[in-house]
Amino acid sequence: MMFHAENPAAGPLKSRLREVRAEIARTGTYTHTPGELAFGARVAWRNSSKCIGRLYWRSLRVRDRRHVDTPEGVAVECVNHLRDAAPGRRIRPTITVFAPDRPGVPGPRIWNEQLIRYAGYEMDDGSLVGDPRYGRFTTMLRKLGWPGGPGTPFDVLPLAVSIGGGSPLLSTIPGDAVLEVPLTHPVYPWFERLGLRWHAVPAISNMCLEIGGICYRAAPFNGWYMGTEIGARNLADADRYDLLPTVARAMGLDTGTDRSLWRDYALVELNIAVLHSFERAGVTMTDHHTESRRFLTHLDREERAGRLCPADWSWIVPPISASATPVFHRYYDDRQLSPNFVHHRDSVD
Ligand code: HEM
Ligand SMILES: N=C(Nc1cccc(CNC[C@@H]2CCCN2)c1)c1cccs1
Repeated sequence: MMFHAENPAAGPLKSRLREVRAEIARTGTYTHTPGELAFGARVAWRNSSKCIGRLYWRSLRVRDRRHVDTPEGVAVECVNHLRDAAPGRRIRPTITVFAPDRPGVPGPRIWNEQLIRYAGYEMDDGSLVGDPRYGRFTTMLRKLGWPGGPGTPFDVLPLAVSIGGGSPLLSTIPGDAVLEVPLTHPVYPWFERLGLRWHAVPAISNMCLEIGGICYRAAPFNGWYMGTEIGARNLADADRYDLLPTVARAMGLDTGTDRSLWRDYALVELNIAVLHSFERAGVTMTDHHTESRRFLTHLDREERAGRLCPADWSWIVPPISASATPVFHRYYDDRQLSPNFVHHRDSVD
């Protein structure tokens, strides 16, 4: 009797395949068992070639919510996801899987890119308060009736959920479900006065979990942050919070010439502040040196297990101090494996 090589618990393969083929012939699709769904989600993470954090792929917690069939129910389960993923200050990699589309029965759609994102308020004078990446999304939500938050640069956006066509349900995430860290610097007292903060749980909600040809379009998943994502991209990119000139000026650097490397000094101090603040708050976060080492450990383990570990150098190598991390100094094989997490066909990034 043939058992699936990687997943002995799955039972005999031939009879399962016969069952699946019969279900597809009958209904045009098929339904994963809870075991297939959990293993498929873990292997999809293991196959995510842009992810540096895959060492712990076996520990992914899977919340099977395929029975939830109202937008209100989906919004409630997204909030429950955030509570489950960070019951305290420790963050646990978790995925919640909602129903896929079935012939004639569309599954839920989460319109947010991540469960927690900050609004970008486009003001009448052309300026923007908050995260510019979500300016258009925020304007769309306000046209759909969202009253907007207090108007700070860090107002958490509501969840937007729909099933089938039509406008989405907008649902505010309760504040006690949003773990946030105020940002301070270990040496510069003026840093706190910038009034910066960031949320602790990155939860991607706009990717499709593809397992055996089934696309779970609403399957939010979280890990924890690597500090550079906040310190080198979200707060530093010119088309995000664009804080390098602000930090450099406060440090008294010469921002008049690139050759003073003022951007580089500001980047490092911003990243030091992020790591220091999460450490002080006791909230899970990793640094890019530790995470690079862990990834190469993962790569080695996968090779020993006789598996190919796909990786995309341009995403694996951190956005600062690239060649100071071990992942920089080698090549990778970026083969597309399945199961995997993919961007929807119709969404353009
Ligand atoms: C546990 C801690 C984790 C860390 C530190 C981590 C770190 C990262 C980082 C830094 C990126 C690049 C993001 C960017 O540059 O915008 C990334 C990408 C990615 N991660 Fe992980 N990750 C973790 C867990 C997970 C989990 C649990 C999943 C899914 C179950 C996952 C799936 C992915 C995917 C699919 C991408 C590529 C996203 C895209 O193509 O846009 N990661 N990860
Ligand atoms: N630490 C994380 N970061 C992460 C992972 C995947 C995707 C993203 C968001 N990527 C899109 C941004 C926006 C432009 C370039 N990066 C962040 C995780 C998010 C969910 C699980 S781990």
